Amino acid sequence: MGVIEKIKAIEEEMARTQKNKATEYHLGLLKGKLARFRQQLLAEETAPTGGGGTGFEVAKSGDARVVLIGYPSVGKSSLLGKVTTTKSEIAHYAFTTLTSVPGVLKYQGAEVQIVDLPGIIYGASQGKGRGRQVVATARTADLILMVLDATKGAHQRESLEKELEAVGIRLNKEKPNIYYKKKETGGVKVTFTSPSRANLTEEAIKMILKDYRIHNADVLVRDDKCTIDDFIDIINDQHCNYIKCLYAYNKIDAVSLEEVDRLAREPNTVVMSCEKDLGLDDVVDEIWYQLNLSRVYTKKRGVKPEFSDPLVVRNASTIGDMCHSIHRDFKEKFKYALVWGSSAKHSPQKCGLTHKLHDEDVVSLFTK
Ligand SMILES: Nc1nc2c(ncn2[C@@H]2O[C@H](COP(=O)(O)OP(=O)(O)OP(=O)(O)O)[C@@H](O)[C@H]2O)c(=O)[nH]1
Repeated sequence: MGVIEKIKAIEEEMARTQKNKATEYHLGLLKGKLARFRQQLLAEETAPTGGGGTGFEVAKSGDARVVLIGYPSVGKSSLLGKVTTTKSEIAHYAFTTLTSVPGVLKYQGAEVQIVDLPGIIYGASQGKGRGRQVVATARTADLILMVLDATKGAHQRESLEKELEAVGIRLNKEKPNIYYKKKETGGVKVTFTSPSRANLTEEAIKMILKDYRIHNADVLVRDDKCTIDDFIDIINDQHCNYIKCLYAYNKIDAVSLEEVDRLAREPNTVVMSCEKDLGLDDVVDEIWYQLNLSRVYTKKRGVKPEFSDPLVVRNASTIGDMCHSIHRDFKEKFKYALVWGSSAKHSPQKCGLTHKLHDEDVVSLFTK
């Protein structure tokens, strides 16, 4: 029997076993076995000869990608089951999700891919288990949805944040406004546009660069709030990702109203109960809002717009950007556009490539 079968057998036995005082030890034993087999599986999959995590690498599809991160049993699978067209298995014990299950969230014609990662992120920074793979996938996200259990304390959020921080994922943070360029000659030149209000000094920058064995570089600090950490992020740019994060507290049915109220007031936070179907619409709206995308409907002359199949572009995109997303050469052929919707001064408005589009605008493109 292979490891996967063994795991399956234990899972089935656990699902059959009723949870009570008498079965406590037996269940504990099963859980122990399960954990061991899973570790074995993870070790196999992370080993260089193991062929990589099957079912783990998920091809990016749709208009944007949201990655779910959270501890086991916080309700990630339940959420996925509620808001996407893919159902994932739910069980009444920890460590259900072994492989990532992509689901598609349909938002008025736009398609957002939601990836549920194995609930194993801790230890990622030490390269433990599949944490590293989890992190690699998390890096590809347009938005991280951190699912938290409202009945648990603040430590779950803090430890996940710490773990992500340790692997170079910066949540809800802009890339520090520091210009940095390595050069061949000329020594290190440091300039501040205004005196630093943080701990970043010319001395500190030079010291760090020396430690990195960088002897020639131009540095321009454009923000007086930049810290040493920010500068280190900038020189390690290829390992740093600045990703938006939405915190979703699940299981609010199991805590007091006061607690729900307190959580809901935290920044970038939504509260929900997957079990009681509470707040799920708000979660979906907030995901869409945070992704910062607009739907643009194209319309052919004399025909009604195709409302079921929008073109999805970043907010504040121009008609030029839209043309580019249709085809990279389309701009060459562009003559003018007619725009209906909130970005148009009158309907329709004749516009050029620089016109900024709004969500749900309708556009007709005319070519030369
Ligand atoms: N009280 C309550 N329980 C919930 C809620 N949502 C999910 N649960 C329960 O929490 C447990 C775990 O749910 P899952 O959706 O499997 O959690 P998960 O985060 O996907 O777990 P892993 O797959 O282990 O990572 C199940 O027993 C659910 O019934 C909720 O809103 N309220």
